[in-house]
Amino acid sequence: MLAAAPTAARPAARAPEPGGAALSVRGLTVEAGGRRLVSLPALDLSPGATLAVTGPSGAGKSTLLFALAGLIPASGGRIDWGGEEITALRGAARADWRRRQLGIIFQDHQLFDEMSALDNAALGAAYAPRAERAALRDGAAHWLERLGLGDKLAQRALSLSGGERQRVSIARALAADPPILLADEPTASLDRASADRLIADLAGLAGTRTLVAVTHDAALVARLGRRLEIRDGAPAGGLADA
Ligand SMILES: Nc1ncnc2c1ncn2[C@@H]1O[C@H](COP(=O)(O)OP(=O)(O)OP(=O)(O)O)[C@@H](O)[C@H]1O
Repeated sequence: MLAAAPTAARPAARAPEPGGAALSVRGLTVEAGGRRLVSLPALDLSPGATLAVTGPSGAGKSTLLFALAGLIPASGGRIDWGGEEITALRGAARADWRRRQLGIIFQDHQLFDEMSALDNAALGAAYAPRAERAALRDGAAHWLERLGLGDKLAQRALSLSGGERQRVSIARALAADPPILLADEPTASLDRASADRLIADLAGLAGTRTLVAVTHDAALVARLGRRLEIRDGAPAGGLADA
């Protein structure tokens, strides 16, 4: 899918550039409802690294992912992305950091059914400064094209297949060209063939973005560089090569 030829009217494929942001986690704990949900003593990733977070249902994988995204507050410890301590950011500063640095692929896609594929993928433009909106929309169209949805930009999300909706959510995560990509079970709603194409796309981002993906999919785990297994909220063993 990455090799899909762009048409003359659409943005040309950009050559991937080395990139990504380093991750450093120290003494992270996340608590809710009187329970400790996550306890991660240390985790380090270099820029452009790819990591699979695996483990049984209810282990705390999504909670960890959302903490890394700054969407769930840490109860203790610190998370640094690209040398910036995101656990020290509050409110608007944290939202601004997310907008500039992070793309998130949610398990349930989080699309608006009545909006087109392009409007969904370019949703971030609604929150971006006026000067950045056109570039963000171009980025959304570029990724939809590259993910094989170039002929469905105007189609309402309601009428897209599960795999197509997943790809719209990926285009949205990548539209602003963020150095960090976080994905929660990105292949869960796809058939095997679509999942394999998506895995090739995600693996193709290695070196250009730092990717952390929560997944049960052994084929995805095998294509990412490292693996962290979580059990009962804590790492079971260290960071392994996938
Ligand atoms: N806000 C919350 N308050 C209390 N408990 C929570 C909260 N959020 C999550 N949990 C609990 O934390 C545990 C870990 O949930 P989480 O969704 O992170 O697991 P997971 O490993 O991603 O599971 P799955 O693979 O099934 O998606 C679960 O027992 C869940 O019920």
